Amino acid sequence: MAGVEVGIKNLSKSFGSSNIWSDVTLTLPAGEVSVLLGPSGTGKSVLLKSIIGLLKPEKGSIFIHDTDLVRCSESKLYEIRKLFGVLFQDGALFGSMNLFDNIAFPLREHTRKGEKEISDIVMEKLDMVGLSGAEDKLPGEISGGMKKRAGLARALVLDPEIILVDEPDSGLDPVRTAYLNQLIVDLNAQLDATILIVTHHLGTARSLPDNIGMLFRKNLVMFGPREVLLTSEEPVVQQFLQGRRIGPIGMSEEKDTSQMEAEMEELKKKGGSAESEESFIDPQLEVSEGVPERKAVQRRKDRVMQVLHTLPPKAQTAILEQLTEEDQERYGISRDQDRTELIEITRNNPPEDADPFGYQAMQEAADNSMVEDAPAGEGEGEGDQAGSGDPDADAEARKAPPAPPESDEPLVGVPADEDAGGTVVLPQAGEHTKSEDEQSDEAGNPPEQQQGSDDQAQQDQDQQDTQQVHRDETPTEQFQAQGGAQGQQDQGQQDQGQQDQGQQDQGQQDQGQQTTQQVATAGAAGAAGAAAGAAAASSGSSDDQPTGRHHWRGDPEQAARTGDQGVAGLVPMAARPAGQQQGQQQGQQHGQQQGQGQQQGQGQQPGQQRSGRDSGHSGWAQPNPGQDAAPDPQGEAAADPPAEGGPGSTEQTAPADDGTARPQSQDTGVPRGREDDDQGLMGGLRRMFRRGDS
Ligand SMILES: Nc1ncnc2c1ncn2[C@@H]1O[C@H](COP(=O)(O)OP(=O)(O)OP(=O)(O)O)[C@@H](O)[C@H]1O
Repeated sequence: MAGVEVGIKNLSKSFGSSNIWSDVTLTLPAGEVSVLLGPSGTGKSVLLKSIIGLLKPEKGSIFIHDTDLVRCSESKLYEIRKLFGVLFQDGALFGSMNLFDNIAFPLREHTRKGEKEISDIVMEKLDMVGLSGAEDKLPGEISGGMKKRAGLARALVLDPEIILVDEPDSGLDPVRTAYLNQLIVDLNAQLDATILIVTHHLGTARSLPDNIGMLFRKNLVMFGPREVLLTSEEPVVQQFLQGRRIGPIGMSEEKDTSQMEAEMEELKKKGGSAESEESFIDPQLEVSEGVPERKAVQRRKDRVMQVLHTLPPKAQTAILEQLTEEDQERYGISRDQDRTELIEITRNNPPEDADPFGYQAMQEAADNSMVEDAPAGEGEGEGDQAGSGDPDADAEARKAPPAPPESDEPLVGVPADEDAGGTVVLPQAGEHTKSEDEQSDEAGNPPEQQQGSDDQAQQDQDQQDTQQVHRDETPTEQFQAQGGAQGQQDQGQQDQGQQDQGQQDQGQQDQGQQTTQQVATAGAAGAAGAAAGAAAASSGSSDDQPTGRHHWRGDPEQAARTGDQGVAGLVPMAARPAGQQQGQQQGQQHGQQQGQGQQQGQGQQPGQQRSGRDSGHSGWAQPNPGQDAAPDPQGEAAADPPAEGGPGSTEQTAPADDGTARPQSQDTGVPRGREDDDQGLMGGLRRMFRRGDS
């Protein structure tokens, strides 16, 4: 098992007339840990729910494998949901069930596994999260930290490839938070799952993720490698990371510009500076002893080094400073090397594959699909070199090196914006209140009314097919055109058919009891969104959309002014064409590190270059989760206080359908959750997902 990439493009979500966010574009790189920050109410949870298909954005795409969740059929959505594990804020445990039954719930609901197998899986997951021995306890009998870990165990029970975690640290003390973060890192190492965490916790944001994003004023202001956000000079980012009062974020989510300017002015008068605290980068959490190394680490380094030249100078420096000697050798550079010299070397050695994760290809596919649906003549941009309809011309266009400026190549999830240059474009402050009517707009319609007409369903399917074709063709053609049959689309290596997990239910545990209504309606969202998706698709190219993101890319004009060209992307030495490895001497510190010649296209083919990285993907092991797990026995489980108030427990056991007996519940005198409430939640959950085949 390995994580899968999640590609989000131009996503917009409103409830009635209340816009939550617009034009959100990012890629969660496969198998990496990403964190989403943002002031309260900016729609982080809404984004999580959209990613799993619980909420339907009215515009944009969410690609997983080759499927656009916004437009796909309901049955496809159900299938894709099997890839997910979700831990919601409160763990969303059923109060009337002990931990064993809570964790077993998805397996019983969504698979046809026997009780013996279920028991084995549950015990394994309990062990992974350090809760062995707590299986008989009711949620009311355990601490907040244990609840989070039980929720995590339930999120893991169907072996998800994508794990979404909403505020894992809310309500936890710093020590428990540290344990939970360590657990997430260790799980990432063991599962190689793609993980997205929503958090307000600065320690978590600084130490846990590979990538960080931030929502503010209805837009994604940033998303990319952790070093970029952690060294950002963007006021809203600095304010958030430093937990300051002064800055764009106000008590009611955001301040208006005049108030913010007045505050800054006041601060300056007092001799202070809003940027008074130096940004710093905490070391990233490493896996616990005995846990296999995170495969994401090397993949991320390779990816980040390839886009290094597009990052702001501070982030470049931070990344270069973190390189080990081994890394320097791998990328053919020296830390002590004069930076200007390094830039000179690398400028002439642009990345062979400027789209290492096929993100640009994905965007093109989505755009092309929209163009095809648009009336003739619409959406044909000048830059649309590939996709002309002439296969030969298209192959040539894809073969051609990226047109200057090279730095226009998108980063992880940061599309190039022709107008933004290297500047920060923050969205304007604005109200986004929501009336009850607007809310019921989203949640009030029974599923059958949201199904849409047959025509809409057909349109939905057609769109899906079109996109499928593009997704299938574009990256493959691109890689082959670049010189090798070895080039493979990363996502293509994931085999959905291998899933033997039944249907995932964690996504349904939607903020506890309050969400039953939401859950019940969200199940119909697949078809309901078809019309919206079709409308979005036919509205023309997404290039028309206003953007409000901060783009980290080299600005050639600024570079000309400052003389700082940025550091061009670096591919691992071993993966470079022989001509580059043996090229001109650059007098580097390490004798074996030959300079990077300027010749392109000699020796090793680009397709072969990819294979170096691809091997990282294709070689994703499928470790036996738990086998190498090393949850700290002195960790939360040990530290959590024992359940109190329990007079002699009368454990009941019931024979399972395969004859094994397992504990069903425990009467400890602690009030258990109301079964009525649980029934309501379960009803919603069952409507949401169908029983799986396995
Ligand atoms: N189902 C819904 N119907 C209508 N409005 C909703 C719904 N779900 C969320 N909202 C609104 O969307 C906005 C964003 O909510 P969300 O919970 O995503 O914020 P958040 O950034 O996660 O906040 P916090 O950090 O406080 O958890 C809020 O104004 C909320 O009221």
